[in-house]
Amino acid sequence: MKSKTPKTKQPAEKKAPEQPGLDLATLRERIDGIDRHIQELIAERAQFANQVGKAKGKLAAAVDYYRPEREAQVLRRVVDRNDGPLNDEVLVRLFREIMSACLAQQEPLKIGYLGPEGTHSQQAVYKHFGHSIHGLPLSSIEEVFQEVEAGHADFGVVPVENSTQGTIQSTLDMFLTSKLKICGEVELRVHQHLLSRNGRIEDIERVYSHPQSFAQCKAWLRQYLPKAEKIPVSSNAEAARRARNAEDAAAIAGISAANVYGLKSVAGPIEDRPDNTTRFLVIGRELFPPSGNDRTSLLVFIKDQPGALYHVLAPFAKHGLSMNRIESRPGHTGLWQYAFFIDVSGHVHEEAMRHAVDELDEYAQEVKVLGSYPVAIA
Ligand SMILES: O=C(O)C(=O)C[C@]1(C(=O)O)C=C[C@@H](O)C=C1
Repeated sequence: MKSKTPKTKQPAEKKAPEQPGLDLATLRERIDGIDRHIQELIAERAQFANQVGKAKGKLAAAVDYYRPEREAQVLRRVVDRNDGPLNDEVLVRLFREIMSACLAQQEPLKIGYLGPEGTHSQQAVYKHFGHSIHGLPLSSIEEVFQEVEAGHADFGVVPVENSTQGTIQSTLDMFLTSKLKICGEVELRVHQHLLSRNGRIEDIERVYSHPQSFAQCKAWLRQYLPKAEKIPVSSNAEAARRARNAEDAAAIAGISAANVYGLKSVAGPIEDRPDNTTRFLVIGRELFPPSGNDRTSLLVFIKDQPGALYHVLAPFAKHGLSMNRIESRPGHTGLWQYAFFIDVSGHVHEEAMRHAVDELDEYAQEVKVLGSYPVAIA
């Protein structure tokens, strides 16, 4: 499995003219002037976005106005233009918020995620959709799928792999039977913190966390809390909720859980690998057009015959499409029958991918296009 690193490039030296020697009052005056200008431009942008919304015709709901391919193009231009001093990730976040607010003028999107509030899934939701949305914290990955399928949520955000821990099998398995489409991906640097009521490590006798988070902090726990009891729970936010009830308990969770549950940081970040990253998928009910830099996820059930896997992979090489990931899972179609989850660069509406999928259809028992979506941005 390929582990991906965030694509944040550090900007070159700041280009904006520096004006040394200006006093504090003058500098603040300049900032006030710029803020006024930014605000006027944001208002003007919001009006145009509103007109774009009207140009799309009378649509039923917010989800009908949402255009992830367009958002990806806007954000890629932001990255291309960036000469600093702010880095790509920061600028993308700011523009994401502006688009999120512009879209919410129609109606905020409803986004389901693995709750409760304060989880890394919630952070992934905000990173992808901005804060002008209505978040629906749900109790399981299965429920996220169900709520999107039923139309109670416009989209769902579910974790699919972690750079330290590997694939989240329960998410992949949902695609074996679900009709939902993958509409986007989010990569989130995951920082874990040890949180407790009073912030004193010497008082800690029990630590709550999700098993994945325990695994990500194994070496740190062995070194600093070898004797503490480790109690696995369903989410890091649930761990934080429990830790707030006792002085001798702590939770491993993201720092945002500290604010939500009124805890103090004892130590952090405490993950063993500094590049610890989780990849999330955005799931929805329809496929969106190409953005110009897309990935396609396929689910391929192979026939039980010699060379079947070779024949499934060959069309991608033939059409010059690079494969990012392949993973096999029991296909739930019969004993020792396997399904392959394959990620390939490109979009199913593009010719090369269409031909490749048609050709592999001849050798596969079944091919399911799980989705074509913009590659994660910063
Ligand atoms: O370009 C559009 O289709 C818009 O609706 C405008 C806009 C934006 O603010 O730029 C807003 C929401 C969409 O998801 C994409 C882009």
